Amino acid sequence: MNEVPQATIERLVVYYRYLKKMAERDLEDTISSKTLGDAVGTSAAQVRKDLSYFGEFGCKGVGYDINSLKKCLERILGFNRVREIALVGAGNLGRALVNYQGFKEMGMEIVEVFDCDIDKINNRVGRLTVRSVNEMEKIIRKRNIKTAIIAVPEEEAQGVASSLVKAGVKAIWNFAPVALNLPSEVVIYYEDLASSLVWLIYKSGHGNLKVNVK
Ligand SMILES: NC(=O)c1ccc[n+]([C@@H]2O[C@H](COP(=O)([O-])OP(=O)(O)OC[C@H]3O[C@@H](n4cnc5c(N)ncnc54)[C@H](O)[C@@H]3O)[C@@H](O)[C@H]2O)c1
Repeated sequence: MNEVPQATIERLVVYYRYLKKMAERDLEDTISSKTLGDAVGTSAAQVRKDLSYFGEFGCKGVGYDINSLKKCLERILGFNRVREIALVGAGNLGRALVNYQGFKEMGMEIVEVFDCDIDKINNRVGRLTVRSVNEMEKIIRKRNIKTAIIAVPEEEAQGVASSLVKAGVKAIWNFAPVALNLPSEVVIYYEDLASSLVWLIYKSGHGNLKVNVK
């Protein structure tokens, strides 16, 4: 299979959400690529191209069976099994992520929260009790957790990431604004809400600005 672009995976999630709503409404059995594209802000051709990475879907002239396509996307995206996730840093961002309910419907659940602050350890964040970062490696190894979120200050992120990898973590969603130096087999996704906002503002006001850098 060709390497699937990140943007395709992100769109599959959007298709999935829409199909889930359609399935819950239970008014139609099928959906065309045009209707699905229109509903999520992309073209019919893009929908077909995104799905083509994973095989053949739908019937010409009929469209896609809503429930079957939803089930296929669940399998492709791994929503049909629960992935346990550890979060490090029970601060403002960490607490918001733990309390966000939307991960669960996609088979992802934050099951452990770690922090180094003695005032936070043993306190609750949502339904979880914050554990000491000193116990992190042991607990992650024991629970066989492979995915983690880093929400600590930038100067702490590398140390935390190295400990996570030592404990067996293979995928890291990093919110700290710093590049991590980790073995190449570890997948890292750098999240930066500020850069998304900068992009938005740039596009809306200065999208055509040209600057000569000397
Ligand atoms: N990417 C984004 O879009 C985005 C958005 C908001 C915040 N951030 C980043 O996320 C991080 C957290 O932001 P915040 O506002 O929640 O900060 P915060 O200060 O509220 O929380 C940080 C938490 O990390 C804990 N901590 C510090 N060192 C630690 C260590 N070694 N091990 C375990 N826990 C440790 C602190 O005790 C604290 O509870 C920062 O790096 C910030 O820049 C990124």
